[in-house]
Amino acid sequence: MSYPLDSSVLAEMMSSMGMSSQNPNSLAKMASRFNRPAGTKSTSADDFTAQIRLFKERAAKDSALPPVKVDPTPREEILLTFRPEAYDESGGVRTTYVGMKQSYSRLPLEDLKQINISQMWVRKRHEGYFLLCRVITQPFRNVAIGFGVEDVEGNAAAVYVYNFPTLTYATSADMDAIFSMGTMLAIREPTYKLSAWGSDPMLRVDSPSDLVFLGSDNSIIHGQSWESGATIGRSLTPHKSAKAWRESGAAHFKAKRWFAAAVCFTNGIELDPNEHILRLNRSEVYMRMAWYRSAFQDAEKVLLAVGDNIEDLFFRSAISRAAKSLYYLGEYSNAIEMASRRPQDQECQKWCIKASDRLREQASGEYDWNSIFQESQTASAQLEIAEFTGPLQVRDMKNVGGGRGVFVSKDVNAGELLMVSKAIATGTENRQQNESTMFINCITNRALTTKDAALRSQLIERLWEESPVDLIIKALYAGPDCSPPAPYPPSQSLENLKLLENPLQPSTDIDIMRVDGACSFNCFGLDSLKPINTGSIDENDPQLDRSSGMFSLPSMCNHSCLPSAHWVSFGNFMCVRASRNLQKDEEVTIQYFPGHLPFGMRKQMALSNWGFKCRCILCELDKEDGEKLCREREDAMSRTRQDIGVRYDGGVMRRALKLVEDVRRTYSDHEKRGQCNVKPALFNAHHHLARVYGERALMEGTQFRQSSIEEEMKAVEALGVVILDRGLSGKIKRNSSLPIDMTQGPTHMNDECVIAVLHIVQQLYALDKLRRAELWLKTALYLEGVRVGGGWHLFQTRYCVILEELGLTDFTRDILIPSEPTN
Ligand SMILES: C[S@@+](CC[C@H](N)C(=O)[O-])C[C@H]1O[C@@H](n2cnc3c(N)ncnc32)[C@H](O)[C@@H]1O
Repeated sequence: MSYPLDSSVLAEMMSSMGMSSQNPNSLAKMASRFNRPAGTKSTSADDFTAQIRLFKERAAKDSALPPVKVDPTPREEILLTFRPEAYDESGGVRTTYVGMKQSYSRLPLEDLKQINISQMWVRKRHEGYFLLCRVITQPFRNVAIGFGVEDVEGNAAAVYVYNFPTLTYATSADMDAIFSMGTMLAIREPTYKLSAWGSDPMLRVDSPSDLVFLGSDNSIIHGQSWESGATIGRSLTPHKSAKAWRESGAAHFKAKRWFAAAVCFTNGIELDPNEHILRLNRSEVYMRMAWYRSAFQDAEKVLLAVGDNIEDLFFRSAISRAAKSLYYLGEYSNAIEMASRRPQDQECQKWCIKASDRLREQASGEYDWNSIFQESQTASAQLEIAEFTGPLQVRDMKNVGGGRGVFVSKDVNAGELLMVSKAIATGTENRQQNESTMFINCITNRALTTKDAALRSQLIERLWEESPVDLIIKALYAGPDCSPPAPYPPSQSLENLKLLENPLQPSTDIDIMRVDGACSFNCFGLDSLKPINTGSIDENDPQLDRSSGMFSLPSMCNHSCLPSAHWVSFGNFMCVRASRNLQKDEEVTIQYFPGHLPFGMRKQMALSNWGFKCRCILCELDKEDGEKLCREREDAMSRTRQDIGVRYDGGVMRRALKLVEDVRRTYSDHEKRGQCNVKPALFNAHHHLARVYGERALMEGTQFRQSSIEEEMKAVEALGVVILDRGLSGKIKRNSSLPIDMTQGPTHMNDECVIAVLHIVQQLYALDKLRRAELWLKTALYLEGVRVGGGWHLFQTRYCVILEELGLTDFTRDILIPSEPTN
């Protein structure tokens, strides 16, 4: 649920301060003082929580009140409210609440009876009815799109449409093309309610699919007698010819107003269904909007109409558009078949080659990871790789929200690729946007980050166009307040799915509450893998992806702080690999948040963000250690940071040694400890001590190199790596194999683990233990491969800066021969 400007909470605050909350502008200004978007300094967490609580209490109180009859707002007042100069579109912070309980209409218009404003009750959803109305003011966008309407009796009302696809940052030109004055609408099962800032009633449309745009030939309009006259002054006079619509569409296209362009081309098609250029243009627009199913549908219709005349210009364009849309839909064989209809055409050849590459990736699970990595480095990169599913099954399981988990259907080795999954929707932080809306999620009681809010908008766009996405959303866990998820994978065949006929009419009824639930419990932060640098992270680096994504199969995986699989993201793709050897029927768990975070923080994140208590072995052990030791561990860890980058001296050494002892002490030796040796904080302490020894070695001699190596070995052991040969001199125990147990895998892995191993290599290399250095270098490559994959090529790309710093560039080039497969 959301409010046009701000909640009643602000209205209440204002009245308690003796201020008028009647005026939307002053309310917006007030909102900007109290509510700030994610990322800016805000009122305290307590104030924030109190504000949400107050909002929920008021909403609950309001919904417990009976519906009332109120007089319709006088028409003049509506006209005054929506006069263009009444609104300041320049910015300010607006607040909107999402994730509240709400309904949406599932009944087709034909099954509903007409109702007028005078018959409507405030605080009531008018089930079984629709309101026929027409737009009488210019539309205005705030959090919602607002405009005035009148019904056939001449009564007026303010309408606020939330969540309308593609219009989150719409300009007046966008909105005018869609909600221009005179537009006829039917609002299915309308809800009439009191505005947050006063007693004025308004019509609130939360699910944009409740809105039906009525063309002039719609039978509902015929025979209606409008109290205020048959026509009203229109802001846009509808064109009379397909050609004129085509020109308007082209102007919107040029200005990148895709949705408005699609609406114009559609109007033209309605006037002249045989105007192929309009369909081809619309197909192109749909492609820009990533509405590939609709883009294909248009191209296919042109193909059917023009026949197999390969010289025909329309045929040529239609084939390449159809092939391209099939390619982006992931229907690679169909794309090849389509493109093969014009084998000599260069564009078609391109789609054939690309689709063949994708088919190969899909079948083999082998990818050119190095190129993929390079491509993923541009901000919010949308990669072109195929999805892949390894030996996995989704099965029912007890004691987890949603009741399902992912399992391996055969034995797999550590590092084996389990899935490559493309995001259904992504959201990226938009720092250019000079306006901001704070979305408060009433499910998690937190403000949505701007990237999560963007993801939510994109998901609604996807749902609008593609009913298969609707099936996935229905099959995702959406929290305890939504109906249980449908079985996964969705079973309905694509053949029976509804397709978009008109961009203004969605292919499915949109359940906004489920969208919010699904987003709350199934969002992944997509921080693409980056090259490893030793320097600090530049927060303003445009390369730093600030994206989130929603996925299908990965959303079936449950969390463990000590997971059986690692995941990384490349642009909009998520890749999951086994973190250790897994036996058939073992569960595939992943980390929703880093397992090296302090216990208290992990516990809180699991509960407040995903609504569960983690019972993984790491959490059980931390629980057994108790709050006091966990806190001491945290305190000790914060001390590591004070000596980072400080030049070596005796004090640094003493503190580093003490740190190891202090942290070790916080891992008590109880019975359960035998089940798991992972001690993330100890990794940091040993790793830090190793670096201090490394610096000491530079000044005081090679014996400290040995100590540095020993400390790094202890560090990686604290992450679950089992070392089989810790020798530094003499005979190598297992001359041809790595010095670690490759079946165990580091179940607790990040880039730091590989860096620690590279420090071992550096010291061995400096000690001239070249064979051992070689085996440890291969260990670093192996560990990287377990989580990231990609073989030596990607390894060199990611680690080249650090290899240079450690003086290992040439050594690495000599040792790591490009021989391993890049799966
Ligand atoms: C992304 S879904 C995971 C799949 C989910 N189990 C399902 O059936 O759809 C996230 C939800 O799964 C549940 N979940 C995930 N990990 C869990 C765990 N370790 N213990 C209990 N519930 C868990 C929580 O309810 C969480 O909100």
